[in-house]
Amino acid sequence: MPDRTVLDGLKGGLIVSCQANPDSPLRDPYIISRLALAAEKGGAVGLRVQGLEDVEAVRAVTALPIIGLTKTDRDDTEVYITPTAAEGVRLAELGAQIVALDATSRPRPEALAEMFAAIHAAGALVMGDISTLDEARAAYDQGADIVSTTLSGYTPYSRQLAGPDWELMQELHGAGLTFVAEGRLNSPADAAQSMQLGASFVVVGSAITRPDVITGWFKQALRN
Ligand SMILES: CC(=O)N[C@H](C=O)[C@@H](O)[C@H](O)[C@H](O)COP(=O)(O)O
Repeated sequence: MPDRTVLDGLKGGLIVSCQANPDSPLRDPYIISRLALAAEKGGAVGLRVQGLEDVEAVRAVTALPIIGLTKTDRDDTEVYITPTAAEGVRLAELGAQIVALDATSRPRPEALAEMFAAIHAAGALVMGDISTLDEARAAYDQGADIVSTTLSGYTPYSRQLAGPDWELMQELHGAGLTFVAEGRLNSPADAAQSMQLGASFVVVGSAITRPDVITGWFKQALRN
């Protein structure tokens, strides 16, 4: 059975997402493991890591809690964050204490409740990546341990914003639901604001670990 105290250790802290897209020059498990160590040195209390190879490489160099996920493109669904229980179970076996998966209401290959049960049986907690308040409620009803605002802006029916979805955070807090703030938190001020709005902890990715993306922000600013 999963260790629920992991979530207590993350409370109020910064989780750094260490991911590189397939076309990134940083797309290498060794490089991801070094990004993870740099995040740890900077004070991250946990890491969010994509892909079996990267989870294995990061687990080998740090004892920090890992939120593991896969990104799998499938023809039969729009859902790509850990779409199957088998992937979730494998992530748990490789040392992810928490498995993140798409918990949106979109059609999916496998039922959420069954995925949650399989991942729990493998010893990991489940983070439901959601895009709306209703999806957060449904995720908790079906057994999620925590939900994250990861997918706001990435489902066609959620708010499409350039920045963080503050309104969703307010809704979650207002409904008394524990939540993680994630998605387009592109500055320390955004991270702090998320905590003000009641987040349990925050996940920051691009602004810390994607220099190609950050370079684009600066380049764009110079054009204005
Ligand atoms: C939508 C989706 O697929 N999000 C992914 C989930 O793991 C990652 O690509 C993001 O980098 C992560 O959520 C952190 O967000 P940001 O990089 O904006 O700080």
